[in-house]
Amino acid sequence: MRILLSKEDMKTCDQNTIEGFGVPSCVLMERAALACVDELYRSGAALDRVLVICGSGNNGGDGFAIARLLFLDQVPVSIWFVGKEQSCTDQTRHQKEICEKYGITFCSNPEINEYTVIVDALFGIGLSRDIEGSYRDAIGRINESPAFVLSVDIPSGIDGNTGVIRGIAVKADLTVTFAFEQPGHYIGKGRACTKEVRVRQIGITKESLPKCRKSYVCYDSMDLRRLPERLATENKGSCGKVLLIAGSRDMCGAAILSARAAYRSGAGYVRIYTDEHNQSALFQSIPEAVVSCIHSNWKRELENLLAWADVVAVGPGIGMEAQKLDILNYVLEHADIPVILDADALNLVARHNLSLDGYSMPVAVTPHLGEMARLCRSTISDISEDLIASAEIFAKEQHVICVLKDAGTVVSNGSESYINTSGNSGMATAGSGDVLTGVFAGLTAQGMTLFEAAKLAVFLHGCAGDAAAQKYGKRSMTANDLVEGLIRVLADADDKNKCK
Ligand SMILES: NC(=O)C1=CN([C@@H]2O[C@H](COP(=O)(O)OP(=O)(O)OC[C@H]3O[C@@H](n4cnc5c(N)ncnc54)[C@H](O)[C@@H]3O)[C@@H](O)[C@H]2O)[C@@H](O)CC1
Ligand SMILES: Nc1ncnc2c1ncn2[C@@H]1O[C@H](COP(=O)(O)OP(=O)(O)O)[C@@H](O)[C@H]1O
Ligand SMILES: [K+]
Repeated sequence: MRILLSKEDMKTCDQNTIEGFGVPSCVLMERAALACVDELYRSGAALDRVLVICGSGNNGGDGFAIARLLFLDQVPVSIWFVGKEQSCTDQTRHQKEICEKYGITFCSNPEINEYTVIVDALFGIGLSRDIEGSYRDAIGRINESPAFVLSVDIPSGIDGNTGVIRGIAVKADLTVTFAFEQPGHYIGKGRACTKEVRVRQIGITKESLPKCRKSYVCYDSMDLRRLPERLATENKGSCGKVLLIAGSRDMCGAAILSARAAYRSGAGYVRIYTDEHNQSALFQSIPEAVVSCIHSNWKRELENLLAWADVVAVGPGIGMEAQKLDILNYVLEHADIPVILDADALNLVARHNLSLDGYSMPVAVTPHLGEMARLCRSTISDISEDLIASAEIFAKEQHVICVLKDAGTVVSNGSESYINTSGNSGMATAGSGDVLTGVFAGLTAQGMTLFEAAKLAVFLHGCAGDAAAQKYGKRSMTANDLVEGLIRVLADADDKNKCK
């Protein structure tokens, strides 16, 4: 697990290192520059002609130091200072003067296409408003250039807290950040602009973390150790029972994908409660699943099913008809097991203004941005302005776990937020969300709390997507390939976790 910091907390962390540990800020800057140069060499980019573009803040200071290090390594390098002399921080002015004294070339209107590498050191965590004027022009030119672009700390123009583009932003090939990542590297538009992140240590340790900070975490492959333990003595009853209320007359695929994913995540039993029309299709495509059909005495049926299950997931492909609303209301009012609401269950909640607050069992919602906008009576563009705040506020107000699905998914319990780093654009394919619901339910059935299961399911789902992309390619992979990816990722993890 890694900690991510807001830009304000990162600033405090820098300051605590400088003041509390006595590490001079020029030492931090030098180490930041050394790390960027090292990553540039490792990237394999052609260093025929390098242009370092500097702003007036300390991000620009890092840039001047990078230019000097490259110059001293005999790399052909020029500097384009786009900042304002009078706005320079003391450190940045000092770094600039060193470059001038070494005689490094400064240019004011470079022919951008002549460079093979551009280092973007315009703005880092100090970006505080929309980008205009000469800065806007410079970023526009960077984005038109065929050069390899390395962004220092964060692509200039991306807000470190929200991943929102402030007017315009650099599209980096590689981003080198220091000590801790920020949410903006992974969520919103920041994810695509950042592309690949390298986190380098420059002497800032956890001891410098602000005591009261916003709480953001992300997972990496080590976190697959959080998978529920599977003892040698386990039986199908002890591995968890998933009740999946999914599918409708014209929509059976969602139920199949969710059920497959729940089984492949390790659940002992998966029972699908669905419309009668789906029965034969479900038996054929997923023989392991137990199928119960919705009849006129559905209340009695549901009562028994809820008594049997360890978790219930409602929504994939259920449609919006009146009976489904009744079933949803019945689940909310009678379930005493964790409840996961997805897809049409969320649309029913939104359409009928149902409250999720006040129930004794834990409830989770897994909306994509469109569903979230409906739930919050808002718009996708408003939600996208601050994904973390949207998820946190909804989770807090409704007392639920909110899994706000996007390229960079956010999971929040109202006070702590998880930012997902795994996954890829190949997952933008119909049915991906149904697979996530299955994984989430599967992990919950095996005994994880809803919040822990949500975080791990989202991470695992992204890893499954990465495995599928490796085999089939991002363009061609389908939701079913995610289930295959899941098998590979879990087999690997079980092997490492020494699962009996
Ligand atoms: N504190 C330290 O010693 C360290 C700082 N480091 C670097 O310093 C960066 C942070 O430096 P700063 O806090 O100086 O911030 P930045 O360098 O990100 O920029 C802040 C400056 O840009 C101006 N500005 C903000 N938004 C603007 C906009 N839209 N248009 C025009 N001007 C705008 C601000 O008024 C301020 O002058 C980090 O991102 C990192 O690259 C690293 O060297 C590591 C150590
Ligand atoms: N570009 C992307 N990068 C990473 N993950 C993605 C991307 N696009 C979609 N996803 C993931 O795929 C899933 C899509 O869910 P959803 O929109 O509910 O699909 P569906 O309704 O078709 O099942 C979410 O978990 C989302 O996070
Ligand atoms: K930058």
